[in-house]
Amino acid sequence: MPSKPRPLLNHTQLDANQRALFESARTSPVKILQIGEGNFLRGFFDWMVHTCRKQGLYDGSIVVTQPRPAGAQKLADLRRQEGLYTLLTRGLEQGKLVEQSEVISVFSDAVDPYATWSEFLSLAENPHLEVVVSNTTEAGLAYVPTPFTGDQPLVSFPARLTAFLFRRFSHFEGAADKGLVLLPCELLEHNGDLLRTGVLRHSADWGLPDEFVAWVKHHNRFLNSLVDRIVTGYPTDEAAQLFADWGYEDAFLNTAEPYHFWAIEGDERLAKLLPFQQAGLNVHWVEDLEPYHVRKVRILNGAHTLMTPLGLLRGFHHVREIMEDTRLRRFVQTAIEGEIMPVLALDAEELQAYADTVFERFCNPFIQHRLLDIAMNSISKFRVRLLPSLLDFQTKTGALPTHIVEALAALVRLYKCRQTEAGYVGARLNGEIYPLRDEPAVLQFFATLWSRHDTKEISLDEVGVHTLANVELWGTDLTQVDGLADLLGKHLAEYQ
Ligand SMILES: NC(=O)c1ccc[n+]([C@@H]2O[C@H](COP(=O)([O-])OP(=O)(O)OC[C@H]3O[C@@H](n4cnc5c(N)ncnc54)[C@H](O)[C@@H]3O)[C@@H](O)[C@H]2O)c1
Ligand SMILES: O=P(O)(O)OC[C@@H](O)[C@@H](O)[C@H](O)[C@H](O)CO
Repeated sequence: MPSKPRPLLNHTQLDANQRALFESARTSPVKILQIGEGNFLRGFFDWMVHTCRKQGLYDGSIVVTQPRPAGAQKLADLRRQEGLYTLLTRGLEQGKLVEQSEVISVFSDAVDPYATWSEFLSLAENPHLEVVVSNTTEAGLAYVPTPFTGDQPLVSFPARLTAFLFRRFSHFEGAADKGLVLLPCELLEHNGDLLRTGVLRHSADWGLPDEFVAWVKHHNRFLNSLVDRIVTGYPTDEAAQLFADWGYEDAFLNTAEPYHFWAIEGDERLAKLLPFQQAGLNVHWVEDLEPYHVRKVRILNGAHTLMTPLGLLRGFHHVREIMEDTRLRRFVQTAIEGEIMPVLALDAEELQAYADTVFERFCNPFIQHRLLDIAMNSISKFRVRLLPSLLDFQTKTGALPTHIVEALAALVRLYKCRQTEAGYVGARLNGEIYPLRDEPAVLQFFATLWSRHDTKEISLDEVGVHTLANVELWGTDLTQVDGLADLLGKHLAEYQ
């Protein structure tokens, strides 16, 4: 017999304490604007705000908006759940098993900037607003020249934020105390500075007044920060059982490891605004983010980006399967210890300790970290997370890091794709089809390149050379790196 449909998570399923938190979130002043409804912010930032609220340390609420027009349905679904969702935190913490599920209630509203642009802009007139937090992936933080039309929604995040800040400036007549704290969580070095530069560029493009530019510069703080937590989203394989246990369905069910770390470049006065440390969270206000950033992005994210195309092509679906495959695990470990760590100007013992923790986290038996999720926007990820290691290794040793180059070949092969009605797709070595998610221009480039190879217009070596020569992808012409085109071609041939 088909099982009885269960209700969607909503406040009627909450116990008395949860319901009090829910009601207070709905009625508390909106102090935070969140750009991004994705898994990460919900498993990290929103959980932190919820933790503070539970302890009575924070009395603000969050309005969430989706970064892209395509997110409209997700936002509508979130509204149907009254902004509520469940976070499942599982794994080992200091050797102890942690397993906790918690309904998070921090959202007082969900606003679609594309459907209701004027409602979105009017959020800027809220005197209580203090913080704008974002996660739009590396691609979303990029500056994209955008005309300002005034009444049309802007798709570029920095452009949208500029319009938002201009509305705030105009409404409060440039009041110094109405500046905001901007906290981008995108994994880019100097993420705060990048966002600030983007806002200032749009302001210049649009000819916005000098007084506004001065207000942005002096009364808004764009903080650089580095986030670290593995958040794996909806647990497809387990969801049905969990919903049967809980008696409700939750389209926003999210999973995360217990480990969390956030280093924010800024002074501790900001801790008053966001009392995360006071709530016992592993959040640090630091003077210099650089060492934390380099260590994490090059080792943890570098390892993810390195292993993902190799694993996907071989038919794996999750990080842990790669960790359980002796050959691939050794491959990843050798790349980290032999090619990534040796070129980092950081304490070798500390690096080793960090790398060991990262391996432990990758092996977390409760975390199903999908390779296809990590694969999203892999080209820009390679550029930021692995290419610097490749180039530094060559500069330092005069040789090429063979494992990283092999992973680059797998990445180029992973992007052997074609356009279908459902988007761009590629095929694993066993023929299984997978979707590819990246910028349209990137996918178009690879689809055209590989189709020219399929029709024998260009050789496999030329696929490699054209890829390396594409400055849009890498920021530089990689055919100039001694020996790289030859080695890439050799590894590409292994996929023939
Ligand atoms: N999931 C994690 O473990 C984790 C940990 C640390 C950092 N991050 C950061 O999170 C990002 C991935 O987010 P997620 O895990 O929440 O995935 P997700 O797919 O749930 O959410 C991605 C979000 O980014 C938006 N987005 C995607 N491409 C965009 C683009 N081109 N322009 C604007 N917005 C865009 C989506 O609309 C969505 O809101 C990473 O790029 C990284 O910066 C994730
Ligand atoms: O989140 P992404 O897509 O930028 O990168 C995939 C993973 O490398 C990333 O999510 C890590 O798990 C995370 O950065 C750990 O803090």
